[in-house]
Amino acid sequence: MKLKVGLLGGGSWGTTVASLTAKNSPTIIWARNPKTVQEINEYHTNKKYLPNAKLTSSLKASNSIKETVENADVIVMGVPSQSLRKVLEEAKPHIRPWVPIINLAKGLEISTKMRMTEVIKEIMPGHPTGVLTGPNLAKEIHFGKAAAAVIAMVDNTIAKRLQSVFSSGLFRVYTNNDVIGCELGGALKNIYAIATGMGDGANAGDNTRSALITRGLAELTRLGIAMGGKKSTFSGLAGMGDLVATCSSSKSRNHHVGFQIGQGKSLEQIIDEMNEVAEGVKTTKVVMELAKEYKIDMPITEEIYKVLYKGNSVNDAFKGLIQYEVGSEKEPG
Ligand SMILES: NC(=O)C1=CN([C@@H]2O[C@H](COP(=O)(O)OP(=O)(O)OC[C@H]3O[C@@H](n4cnc5c(N)ncnc54)[C@H](O)[C@@H]3O)[C@@H](O)[C@H]2O)C=CC1
Ligand SMILES: O=C(CO)COP(=O)(O)O
Repeated sequence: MKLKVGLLGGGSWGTTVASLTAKNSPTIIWARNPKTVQEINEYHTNKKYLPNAKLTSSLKASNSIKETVENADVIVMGVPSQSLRKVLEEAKPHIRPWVPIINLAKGLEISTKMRMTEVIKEIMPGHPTGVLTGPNLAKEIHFGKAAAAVIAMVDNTIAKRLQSVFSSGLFRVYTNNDVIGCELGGALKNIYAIATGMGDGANAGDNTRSALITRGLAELTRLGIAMGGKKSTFSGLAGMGDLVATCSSSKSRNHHVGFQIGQGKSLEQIIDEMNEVAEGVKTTKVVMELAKEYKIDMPITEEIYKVLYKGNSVNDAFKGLIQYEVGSEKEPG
């Protein structure tokens, strides 16, 4: 039996994932903009977010949350982190009991510091929840480039069943039961993508980028483990894999934000000029609070926070980082 998919969110990643699942399963995508819905149904494109991409022709779009979720066997949340709660609350009355709910967003809720599957569990107790994550830049996947991802759920039987819904020849989906680690890997790497973007924008060099990625991995692993993630997850696709892809790609929106800051633009101006989300800007704020709460040293996050929110320059951040005492590789700093 083919599972029916209802996906909420018509941006670049939501549309990409819906186009992938439509190859395997009947899929409806909900977008709030009626023009997007019409464009997907009539022309099989979503040019605002995915210029030049052709979507799977069987993908159906809807303006109605009810129509999208009422018959779905799996719900996929494709809206940014700060909107997930509101959209899921709207969908809740129409979702059938026990249907799994899978998150695509890579961020933390700013008002509660919760991971997305925690938010889902709070709104929809009893539903199996999970996350699809990994090094998956939407714009590459659409043009038929191979990629690997992870579906993380506590229940391995459900994860295995969903593996075949999301997988296609060039999109290889592995399972993992460490939901906390996978979700934190995806959210935290965006901070370091801003950091490497800043370095690249300021022409700091390849060695600096590599140092930021490696020390970033150490930093996110420290917090991730303290919050309940498994060490091995952070060296897998959801951790190091996504960190490397995002930190070294000009296709990443978070890297783009950092790059523009490195070139001297203000955050306000950059955000104003973007029509897509860069989750790392808000995640940095939440992670600063979590670092204090869990008493974890996170020097890179702290310097990025000061640039984004305290008026520090990229040069201040660089100076701040090199002033840290260099100890053993296993220690902070
Ligand atoms: N684009 C990518 O390559 C990838 C993105 N992600 C994650 O997926 C999540 C979604 O990102 P994208 O689709 O890329 O973002 P996007 O910026 O391309 O699109 C976001 C979409 O959500 C919609 N939206 C925002 N708030 C809404 C609300 N309150 N109600 C209804 N719709 C709302 C917007 O209208 C837009 O269609 C983010 O958390 C991102 O980190 C994850 C993997 C890859
Ligand atoms: O998560 C992503 C790739 O795995 C997308 O990163 P950006 O949101 O920075 O574009």
